[in-house]
This record gives sequence, C-alpha cells and structure tokens, in this order.
Amino acid sequence: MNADLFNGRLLFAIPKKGRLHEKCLEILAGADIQFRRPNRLDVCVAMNHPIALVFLPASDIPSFVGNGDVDLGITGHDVILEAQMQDRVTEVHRLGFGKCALQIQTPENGPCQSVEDLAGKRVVTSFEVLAGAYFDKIDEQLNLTGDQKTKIQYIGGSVEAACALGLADGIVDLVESGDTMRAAGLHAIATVLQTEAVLIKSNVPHRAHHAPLIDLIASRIAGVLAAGKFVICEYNIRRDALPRAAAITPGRRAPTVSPLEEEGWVAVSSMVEKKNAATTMDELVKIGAEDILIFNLDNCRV
Ligand SMILES: Nc1ncnc2c1ncn2[C@@H]1O[C@H](COP(=O)(O)OP(=O)(O)OP(=O)(O)O)[C@@H](O)[C@H]1O
Ligand SMILES: O=P(O)(O)OC[C@H]1O[C@H](OP(=O)(O)OP(=O)(O)O)[C@H](O)[C@@H]1O
Repeated sequence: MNADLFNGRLLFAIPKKGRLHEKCLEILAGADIQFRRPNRLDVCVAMNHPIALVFLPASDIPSFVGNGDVDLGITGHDVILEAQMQDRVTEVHRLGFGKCALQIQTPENGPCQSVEDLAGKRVVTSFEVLAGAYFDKIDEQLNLTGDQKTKIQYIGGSVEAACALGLADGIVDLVESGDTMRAAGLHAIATVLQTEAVLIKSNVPHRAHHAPLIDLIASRIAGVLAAGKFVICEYNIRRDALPRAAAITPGRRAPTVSPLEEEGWVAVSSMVEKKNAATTMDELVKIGAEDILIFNLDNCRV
C-alpha cells in the first residue's frame, strides 16, 4: 500500500477486534465516515474525509494516541488508566457502550472472602498497573512489606482460569454480566473501577492542526450518541393543558407547539430520553393527551 496515501490525513484508531469493535463500526457509519477496509489490512483511508483509519488492539490505542502517533481513538477508559496515558490524552466523549467493572474476584467457597484476606497472596490479572496500585494501598494499610506484599502476576487472557489452575488466590478482571466470573466459580469481593468506551484525542501539540476536523468528528459522534439516547414524542392536547404538558416534555430548549385545525387543541413535539419514554406517555395520558406517538431518531446534532 502506498504510504503517501496517508500523508496529511487525520489518523483515527479503532479497536480491531473484541468487545468494542462492532459498536465502533456503527459509530463510524453514524458519523458518515465511509471506508473500505482491504482484507487483512489494518489501515485504510476514508473515502469522504481526509482521515485514515488504523485498526489496533484496544489496549494499544491509548499509547498510540498519547504518544501522538495517531490523533483520535476509541478505546476503554480502563485501558487508558492501565497504559498510564490519562495525562497525555483527552477524553472527548463517553460513548455509552463497553460498560463493565474491573473487579477483584476470588473462589466462591475459598478462604479469601475480603480484600484483606487476599492481601499478601497471589493475584493474577491483565491489569497489572491498576491491580498493583490498588494492592499497594491495601498492603500499606495492613503494614505488609517486602515478601509479605501482595504478588501481582500478569497474564494476557483467560485470567478467570487462574484460581482453578492453582496459579492464583484471586484475580482482577472485567465483569459485565458476571457470566464468565460465575462459570469459573468466582465472585466479586471489590470493585477497582467502572469503565466504558471513550473517544480520545491526543494532547501532543504537533497534532493540533487537525483540531477543526477533530471537532467535526466529535460533534458528529455526539449526534450519533444523542440519536440513540433520545426519541421524539408527538401528541395532541387541549391548549389549556399545555403548561402541564410542557412540564412533562420540556424538550432540550422548549417543546414545539403547532396549532391544530380543531379549536382549543394543539400538537406538541418534543425530544425525550428513550429510557423515560413509557413513563412520559403514562403521564401525558393522565393529563388528557391523545394520539401520542414515539419516533426513533436516525441521527441528530444537539
Ligand atoms: N464483557 C465486557 N463488557 C463490556 N465491555 C468490555 C467487556 N470486556 C471488555 N470490555 C471493554 O473492551 C475493552 C477491550 O476488551 P476485549 O476483551 O474486547 O479486548 P481484546 O483483548 O482486544 O479482545 P479479545 O477479547 O478479542 O482478545 C476492555 O478494555 C473494556 O474496556
Ligand atoms: O461478565 P461477562 O459478561 O461474562 O464479561 C466478562 C468477560 O468479558 C471479557 O472477556 P471477553 O469475553 O471479551 O474475552 P477475552 O477473555 O478473550 O478478553 C472479560 O475479560 C471477561 O472475561
């Protein structure tokens, strides 16, 4: 592939596989960043923007962005902290997916039922920086020094098997539904942090010339996220009930109110949070609203 093709383009890193990959493709489509990724290639250019997409492991994206090798990226908040890149990148948006918790887990019926029980023993994890910092504090509180300190060992994957294999007394790993943890006979005894996917940009100054394009992409992504979060609620109501209706559906700035041909009635249109749509409709029915309709948003800028 011709390297000149990437010259001057904004570089945008996307997780190449794993839990975040599919959602990232949806975000790119929603932001109308069009591309064709040639088979087995991890870089490709966008067809309708001066952008090149770079497909990388999620855990490598913080250092690529932090070191200024790429301008923008999507990855987990957890891996930014693990890579110790939080001061070298800016989190532009939380993306609302990839939500999970980094938790300390031990065998359900084992001797370690608290963090204090586990302190000083063997802990296996892919998050050695975060786990190390967490247990440094616990060790200090418990006055564990030298050989008494908690032993943190890194492994790259299948961490949940470590206790059953006799390699660890506890693990530190991500939990979403808890299925993996329970299947391995483990339970959580503490939470190190909550995480979700984030859009990050580089703090390295030589990337600053891309700022206008970064702002454009960030605004488009914010629109995609808002479109997933809000619905449009439309209904008819008597004009005299309008103040109560506006209190139920205030919209982002104000509800849109249009006159109806029928005397004394108006049509109202307003954005409401998707998660509140059912209760909003219940409340509207109570004040006499009729013909209440909910529409999904394809995209928006708010
Ligand atoms: N079960 C999960 N639920 C939600 N988000 C998760 C989950 N597991 C991981 N993540 C998020 O996705 C990021 C990448 O994790 P993932 O396990 O997909 O990485 P990977 O090792 O690159 O992929 P793979 O598992 O295919 O090797 C994590 O750092 C975390 O932010
Ligand atoms: O609580 P759950 O919903 O079961 O999710 C947690 C699991 O998800 C992640 O691994 P993933 O399945 O992405 O594969 P990996 O172990 O290969 O990283 C994580 O490392 C856990 O093992």
